[in-house]
Amino acid sequence: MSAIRIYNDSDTTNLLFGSDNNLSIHNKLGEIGVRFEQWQTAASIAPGAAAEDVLAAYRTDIDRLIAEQGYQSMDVISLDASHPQKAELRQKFLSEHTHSEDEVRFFVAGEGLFTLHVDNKIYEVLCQQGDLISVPANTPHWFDMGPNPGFVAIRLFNNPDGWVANFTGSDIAERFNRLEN
Ligand SMILES: CSCCC(=O)/C(O)=C/O
Ligand SMILES: [Fe+2]
Ligand code: NI
Repeated sequence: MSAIRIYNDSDTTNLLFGSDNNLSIHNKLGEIGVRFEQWQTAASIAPGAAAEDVLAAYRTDIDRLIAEQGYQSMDVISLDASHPQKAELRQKFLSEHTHSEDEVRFFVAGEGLFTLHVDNKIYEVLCQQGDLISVPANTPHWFDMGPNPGFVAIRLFNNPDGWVANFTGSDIAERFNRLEN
């Protein structure tokens, strides 16, 4: 089940709001300009699946998003707990960063924890299979796949170079929840 937890950025102990209802998550994130919705998924795709199989299974959805939003590139992250570089890959996204474009991610399988830092609040969003999340450009955030990752996500980019992150240098991510898996 997808879930949201909201805290003040200076108080990790006081939960301001929590829900595992998709409509509540959609509405809370909508208040800060974040798109969050559920899409149909193909049961045949599991963590570790090859990128070309994932892209082939979701060609229609991807083409629709490209036609709607004009994305210029895409890739697939597909990891299971046996991945030899799982610790390095986890670390790559664990510190607060921004992108100069919207961060559009479609969870084809598995789960991951996105944390957004907006207006002195922390929004922890547990994304699961079928969730599409789009975090606006320049929003500080981080992502935890957990010590034993299991997810497949399609990433869509507005620039031809793909993933480019600007790290804020803040250690705030160390004070909030990690994904346990
Ligand atoms: C869920 S896709 C991998 C994470 C990622 O691309 C990113 O930018 C996290 O902030
Ligand atoms: Fe990011
Ligand atoms: Ni709405």
